[in-house]
Amino acid sequence: MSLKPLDSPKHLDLNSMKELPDSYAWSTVDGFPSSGSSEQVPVINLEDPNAIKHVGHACKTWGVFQLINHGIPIDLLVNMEASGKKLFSLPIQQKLKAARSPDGVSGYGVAPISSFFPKHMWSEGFTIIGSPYEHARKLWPRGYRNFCDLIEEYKKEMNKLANRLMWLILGSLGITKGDINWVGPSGELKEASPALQLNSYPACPDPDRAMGLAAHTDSTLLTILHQNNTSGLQVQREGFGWVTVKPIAGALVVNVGDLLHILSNGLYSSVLHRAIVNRTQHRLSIAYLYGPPSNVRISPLSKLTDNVHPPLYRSVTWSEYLGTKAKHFNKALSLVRLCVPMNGFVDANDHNSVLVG
Ligand SMILES: C=C1C[C@]23C[C@H]1CC[C@H]2[C@@]12CCC[C@@](C)(C(=O)O1)[C@H]2[C@@H]3C(=O)O
Ligand SMILES: O=C(O)CCC(=O)C(=O)O
Ligand SMILES: [Fe+2]
Repeated sequence: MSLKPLDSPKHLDLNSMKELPDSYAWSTVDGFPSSGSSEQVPVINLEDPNAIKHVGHACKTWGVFQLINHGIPIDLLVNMEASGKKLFSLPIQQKLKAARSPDGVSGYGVAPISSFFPKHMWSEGFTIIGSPYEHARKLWPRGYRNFCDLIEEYKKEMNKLANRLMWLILGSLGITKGDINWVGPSGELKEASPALQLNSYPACPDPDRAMGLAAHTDSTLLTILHQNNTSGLQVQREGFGWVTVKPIAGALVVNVGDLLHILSNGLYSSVLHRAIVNRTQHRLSIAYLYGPPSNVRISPLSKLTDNVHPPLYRSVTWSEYLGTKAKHFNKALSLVRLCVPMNGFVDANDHNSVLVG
């Protein structure tokens, strides 16, 4: 993604700004951060024998929940948070050495969705896909090793948790191992190629007019997010507006992404969310973006469709969908939606047309 002229390195150094430049001031039209509702996102205890029921209900009604007793060692979360903090507090010149290349996804820079908005977001990000080695070496020519080891450990633990959560979520829909064709030998969902997104939101001189990360849904099956103790994440709930996800020490936020929306034939909707900023506190979040193996075609599970409930989406691979998202952003999901006319034919507008019933 190319940097616009406004994105000079000087402007990326949010930490040194004493007032909000006009290019960072959002108006109502741009999606100005309005005040939130006092509703609460469900908190689910993974050790609860009824967790499956609660997870199903949360996915159906909210598309997001907070998870406690998830089994991720607290030390690992603390260490990740410390590493993220260390990374973003490097001098801007150093961070720019690991800048995302114009045609790449990994590396340091503005939020990948920035190009779709007329104003800049009050945040900086670091995206990791595959090995962090190349970029970490540029940030810390001598000390990259610890960072790389930590990232690998985090990905390993998050993958186990994501897998466990996926089976719980699929289980809540009545889906079992035989219904999914990307299951490995020991019953695990085959290794996806996950992404890690570290987000930093410096304290902001004019938080009421700034946007940390604009409203979006994740393209994933699910996302597992660790936020530090500063609030800022908001999710949209129909009928309630924007609801703040209150930080709970040690809890993780799990949200439904677009691919799970497709897989569940819309039974579990991906949740619209955004991050706002505040005047005094630096905020950090670490998102583990979990998807299926990149070449697997994801389509509504046949167990969830019949004559009355025809498939609402055509099949896509994760990489195809990421491409659509990168090009069309919030129109991506509707672009893979099939139109279902009364005669029972599904018109995909392309060669993927499917006959129903
Ligand atoms: C594997 C992914 C998923 C990406 C793109 C790529 C790497 C970074 C992810 C995010 C992270 C921030 C929000 C989002 C919307 C963005 O702009 O970059 C995400 C996007 C998606 O979920 O579509
Ligand atoms: O910072 C947050 O809480 C949200 C981050 C997010 O939505 C993302 O990285 O996809
Ligand atoms: Fe997100």
